[in-house]
Amino acid sequence: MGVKGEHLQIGYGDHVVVDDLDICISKNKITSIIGPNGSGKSTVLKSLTRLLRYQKGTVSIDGRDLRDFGPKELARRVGVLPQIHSAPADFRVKELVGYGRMPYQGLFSRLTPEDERIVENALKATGTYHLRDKSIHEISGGETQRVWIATVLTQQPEILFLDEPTTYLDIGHQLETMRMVKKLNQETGVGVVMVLHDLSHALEVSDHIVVIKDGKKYSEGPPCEVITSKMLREVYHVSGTIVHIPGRTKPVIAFGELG
Ligand SMILES: Nc1ncnc2c1ncn2[C@@H]1O[C@H](COP(=O)(O)OP(=O)(O)OP(=O)(O)O)[C@@H](O)[C@H]1O
Repeated sequence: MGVKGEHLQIGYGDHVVVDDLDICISKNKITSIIGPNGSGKSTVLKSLTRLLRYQKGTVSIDGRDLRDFGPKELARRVGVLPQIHSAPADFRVKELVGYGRMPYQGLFSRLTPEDERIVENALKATGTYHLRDKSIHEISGGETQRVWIATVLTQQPEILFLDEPTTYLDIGHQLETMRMVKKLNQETGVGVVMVLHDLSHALEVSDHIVVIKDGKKYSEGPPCEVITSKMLREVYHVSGTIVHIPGRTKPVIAFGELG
């Protein structure tokens, strides 16, 4: 399975933000979308998940137009974690995570024992099982982010779409979230598409990177081919060197000194 967007033109009203974009996303892989502020990353993610209507072009899953999917079927195939999310104050963690089962339920039906098992597995996979009886407002920012990822996981989607999953997290929780995403991808085979700002994270966890600049695709490919000094200069207007450190499998980015 894959998501393919062909010659997309996406925008808000008459304002075209992304033009003529071609993007191909594969199942089982981690794809990161990177680019400067306002370049159109979230807009692309929203159109790939039908949160935003595209003006021209097609988005298809397994060759089938996204517009042909009913909401429940779409929710079973793609799970979306938007940049901003909120839950009512009186929700307990396990209730929120249980909501991920909605695409599989009838009107007014309760969680089945099988649903409960899936919720429990999602809580365990995201390291939030011990928080299950806490109110969603009693837990930290990093824990909240993991709980939201658990909620999306209970949908058992084929592809997870995460918009800046490490925003507001300290470095420890950022790395923990990235590690968890990688582990989920490796252990469950779920495909992941993430908008990321941190290029080091993108370099470290992605199989494939798409660079967006001014609403157009600048480049795409394996991390080491895409994250280069030239790209940093042309897309982000910063100087940086890609450094290989003995003992590390992936290189790191050394940005120019601030002065
Ligand atoms: N709801 C909206 N209505 C109108 N214009 C919008 C809306 N959301 C975003 N835009 C505009 O679309 C452009 C791309 O925004 P988008 O959020 O996709 O960028 P981004 O690359 O994700 O940025 P960031 O890194 O800052 O989150 C920006 O110029 C933004 O102002």
